Amino acid sequence: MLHVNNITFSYNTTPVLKDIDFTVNDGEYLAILGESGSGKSTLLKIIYGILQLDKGTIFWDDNQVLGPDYNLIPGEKYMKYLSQDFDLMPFITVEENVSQYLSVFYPEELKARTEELLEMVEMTSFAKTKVKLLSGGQQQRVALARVLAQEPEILLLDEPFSHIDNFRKNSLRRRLFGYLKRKKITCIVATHDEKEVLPFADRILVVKDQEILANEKTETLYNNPKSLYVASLFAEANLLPISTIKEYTEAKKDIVVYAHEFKVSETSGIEVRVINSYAMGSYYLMEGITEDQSLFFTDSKSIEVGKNVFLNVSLEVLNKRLA
Ligand SMILES: Nc1ncnc2c1ncn2[C@@H]1O[C@H](COP(=O)(O)OP(=O)(O)OP(=O)(O)O)[C@@H](O)[C@H]1O
Repeated sequence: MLHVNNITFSYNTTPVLKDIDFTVNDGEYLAILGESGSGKSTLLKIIYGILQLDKGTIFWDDNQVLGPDYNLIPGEKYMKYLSQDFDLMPFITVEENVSQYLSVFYPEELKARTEELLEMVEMTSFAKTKVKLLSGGQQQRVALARVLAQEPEILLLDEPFSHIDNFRKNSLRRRLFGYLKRKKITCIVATHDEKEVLPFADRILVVKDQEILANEKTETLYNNPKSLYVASLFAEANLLPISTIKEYTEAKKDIVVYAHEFKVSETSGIEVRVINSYAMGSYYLMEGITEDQSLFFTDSKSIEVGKNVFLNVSLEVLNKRLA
């Protein structure tokens, strides 16, 4: 189990992270979400032990992670970190990069394991290619295989699919997160992409303004985001003021409504005039304005710009948010 105990860190005088406190269970996948600059990468680097804490401690079971002041060579044996710059050996082949940390005393095992990992990241056909000849996305896939070859107990990934095309991303995510669960590897991923969080992460940590804004099970946080900031990390969302919803419910606070939770009606509800319509593939995202705010909603059909329609929120959604 990972224990991050009340840590504070600053690069210069102002803290980037303040009094951060959480745990990660064995085999759990924790996603770190937050806007750009909120400190996600910094938090991973601290956990890996390459930045020196101002305050607090970090433990993996009984092992304390000591920072660079105490550890000349950063990194712990049981932990691997995949940063945004992949740390590959450019002049040797893909399979040599992946097998570099495997034992040469068991050549059969080394071969089988290298093949398994290359298959997992869909790079088998590039096994004999020198890394310097690969694209950014291909290099990122090799880097993933390389950190996994080292059989970490805990894996820290910083935007692991940032260079990978959509065509591959979905299958790669399923393979990777399936593999980590099967092998019971604890994993912490810093990301902007809800698609690698919602279907796979056990828990989400949201960081904002140096602090933890939320630390909850994925489904709980998605279903009941306490703020527009949190909801917007998952999907297009709106903050409906009490003044707008008090006709429908006994609400005592503004509530967050995802754009897809509005139902469009021709006759009653919150009246909006459509000012923008965006084709999103399987649905349309529309922006409408009331007298005093703009609201995003979706529908299976495009609604003409300039047209007035009415938006409704189901009681189920209202009750969920007001709970
Ligand atoms: N080496 C550094 N020296 C000084 N300040 C830094 C350094 N690295 C990051 N920062 C600052 O620390 C804050 C957090 O940066 P960090 O890279 O951890 O954010 P992030 O949430 O990972 O962002 P992104 O999503 O854009 O990768 C930012 O304000 C950034 O400017």
